[in-house]
Amino acid sequence: MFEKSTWIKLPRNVLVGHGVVDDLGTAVGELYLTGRPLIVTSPTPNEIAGDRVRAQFEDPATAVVEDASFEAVEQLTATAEEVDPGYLIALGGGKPIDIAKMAADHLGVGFVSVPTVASHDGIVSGRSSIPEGDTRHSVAADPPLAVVADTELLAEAPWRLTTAGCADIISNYTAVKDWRLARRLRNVEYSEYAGALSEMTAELLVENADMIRPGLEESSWVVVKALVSSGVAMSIAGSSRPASGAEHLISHQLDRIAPGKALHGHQVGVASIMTEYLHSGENGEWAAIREALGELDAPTTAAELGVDDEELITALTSAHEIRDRYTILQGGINEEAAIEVATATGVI
Ligand SMILES: NC(=O)C1=CN([C@@H]2O[C@H](COP(=O)(O)OP(=O)(O)OC[C@H]3O[C@@H](n4cnc5c(N)ncnc54)[C@H](OP(=O)(O)O)[C@@H]3O)[C@@H](O)[C@H]2O)C=CC1
Ligand SMILES: O=C(CO)COP(=O)(O)O
Ligand SMILES: [Zn+2]
Repeated sequence: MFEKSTWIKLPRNVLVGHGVVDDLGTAVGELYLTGRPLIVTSPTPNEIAGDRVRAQFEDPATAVVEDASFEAVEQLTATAEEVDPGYLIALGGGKPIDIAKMAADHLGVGFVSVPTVASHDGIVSGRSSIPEGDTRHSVAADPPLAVVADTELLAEAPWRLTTAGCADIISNYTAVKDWRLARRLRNVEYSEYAGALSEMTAELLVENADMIRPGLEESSWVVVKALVSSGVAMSIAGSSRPASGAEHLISHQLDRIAPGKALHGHQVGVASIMTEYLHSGENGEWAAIREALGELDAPTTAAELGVDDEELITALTSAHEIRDRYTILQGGINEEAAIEVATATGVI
């Protein structure tokens, strides 16, 4: 018996390729948007591609955001009320894209995502992740109307940001395991399509790992397609479940306990090695996850994250407290067991 309707919101156009930042105007034209654009960016992407973007529009306005915060969303909303844009263009990494995503939602306008780094799947998803004090809010918003990902720009971005994007995708393996566990034990709503797409995305990325090397445009292509696919899985699910399980809870805790030490993708990758061990034991797939991360130059230990062993153990033992999301960590893991899993997997 179907009691609910399903509303799947997806980007309408996804343009990936060499130099496509110069086709942004055409891609926007295809969306039949009206009014002037407000370009939301941060200093480095503005420097790298701001002029190329502005050159394609009549009378564009630009807002440069320095940090990801609710104040930044408010400030941007106030700027937008003065500018009266027809739509927003988010140019940059997760910071300007998250801010634009939330502001677009508040303003009731659409936005187009132009990622200049492939650092995590938030660049295409319908979720913003905004820090506030020592907590992090994962807020639902509409996904971009279009994604224009220039593989030339992405290939020139710092390699560690790309490896973080890869690790965010690899963490889909354990996110889906947590989601299935929650279905079995708590009867949470589960989508076979979203779960399968998310897993397949991680598998394809790992299969193509030898193609993913610094400075190679083909690498950016593979990674950005995986990020789009992961974003689509979240859109189908109507939640971040296909791409965010216990490994994300641990990473969110690390953001509180050891802020600014490591990138989101790198944290979820290392956490994924441990949650896989918790799911499947010593003969499970945790070593394969560790190997795949290592092959992609992503960290596999607390030390490589720049995080103290104690900080990692505290994040593990407290991760279950931060969100009402059933995972393998439901009810918590005690310190002794946390040290055991972190040691057995070589994370500490
Ligand atoms: N929505 C979601 O699901 C998720 C959102 N997030 C959020 O995303 C943010 C982190 O994402 P991230 O992408 O790392 O954030 P940033 O937007 O901060 O980008 C990372 C760094 O790369 C710089 N940069 C951007 N493009 C280029 C380029 N082409 N070449 C060289 N440098 C470049 C930025 O410069 P500058 O400092 O000038 O901006 C910044 O220093 C956080 O705010 C986090 O909360 C994280 C995970 C998931
Ligand atoms: O990072 C995400 C998926 O990769 C989003 O997850 P959250 O919903 O936990 O913020
Ligand atoms: Zn993530």
